[in-house]
Amino acid sequence: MIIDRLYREAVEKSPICVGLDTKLEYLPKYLLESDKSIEEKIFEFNKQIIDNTFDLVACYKVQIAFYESLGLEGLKAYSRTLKYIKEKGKISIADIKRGDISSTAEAYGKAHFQGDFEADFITINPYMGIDSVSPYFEYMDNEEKGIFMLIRTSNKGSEDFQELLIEDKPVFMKVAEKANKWGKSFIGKEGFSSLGGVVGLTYPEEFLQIKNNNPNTFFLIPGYGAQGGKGEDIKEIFKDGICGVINSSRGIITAHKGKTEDKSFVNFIRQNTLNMKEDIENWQR
Ligand SMILES: O=C(O)c1cc(=O)[nH]c(=O)n1[C@@H]1O[C@H](COP(=O)(O)O)[C@@H](O)[C@H]1O
Repeated sequence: MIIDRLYREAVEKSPICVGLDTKLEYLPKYLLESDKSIEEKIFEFNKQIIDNTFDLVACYKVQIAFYESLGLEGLKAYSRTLKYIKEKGKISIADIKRGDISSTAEAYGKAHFQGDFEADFITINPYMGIDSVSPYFEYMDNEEKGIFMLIRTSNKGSEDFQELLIEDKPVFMKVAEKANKWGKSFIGKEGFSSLGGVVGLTYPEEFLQIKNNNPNTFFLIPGYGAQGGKGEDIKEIFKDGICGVINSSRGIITAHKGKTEDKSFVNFIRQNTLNMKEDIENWQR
């Protein structure tokens, strides 16, 4: 099962998920000012990052908005990036945060679990309820795919709705209960479900509460680095072992900014990945 593969990658390499939230302004000048097309430039930047980090990390998360914002060339680079991740034997998470229902969700499944934009995992917003989540189950049963549904997001505005109380419990705990329940049919050999949850590292105490109630949920954990999350914040959460992958996007892919504009940019990216690995490992023990 895909979740078993992700878990093993996290244990064997590190629980790092590199976020390929690629913007043109992140490209070093040698690439940005070359006569390549936008598609080529964006893909080349991602490829260099993947080639120089794949031995250190569990997976890559590709946030589709950055590619959509560059139009069709951006989407071609998105598609090629997903294919390249697969070619390298690595796992991809398509951060698409889809939230529609029934036949539309079925179309999203087709769009992102097969064809040009095929990924191993996608992110889902479950606000519309079970019919915004269940259309993906057939891919989890049959095609070795998985989803991460938003439970407690890393941003400040997550307090607006996710903290509201229902029957004395915050909404995010109610959503976590659903993730636990809906995920029961997809539990792999390692004890984790292919229906995972997104919980930000920026609220470590609440994360611990969620984790203790969801023993089979594997987490996608954003918020490290640029949003202030640190290795220390994972200490209690990973106390009994790895139960998720920690994403860093800007913290890794902009490591070279202000330092170099040539091909050596990847050295800075690799170094920041190594620093993050060390920071997490220090608190894992
Ligand atoms: O689903 C996500 O990945 C996500 C959920 C969340 O609660 N917070 C969050 O920041 N993200 C994503 O994680 C990435 C964080 O990027 P950095 O802050 O640059 O590391 C972005 O792609 C966000 O869209």
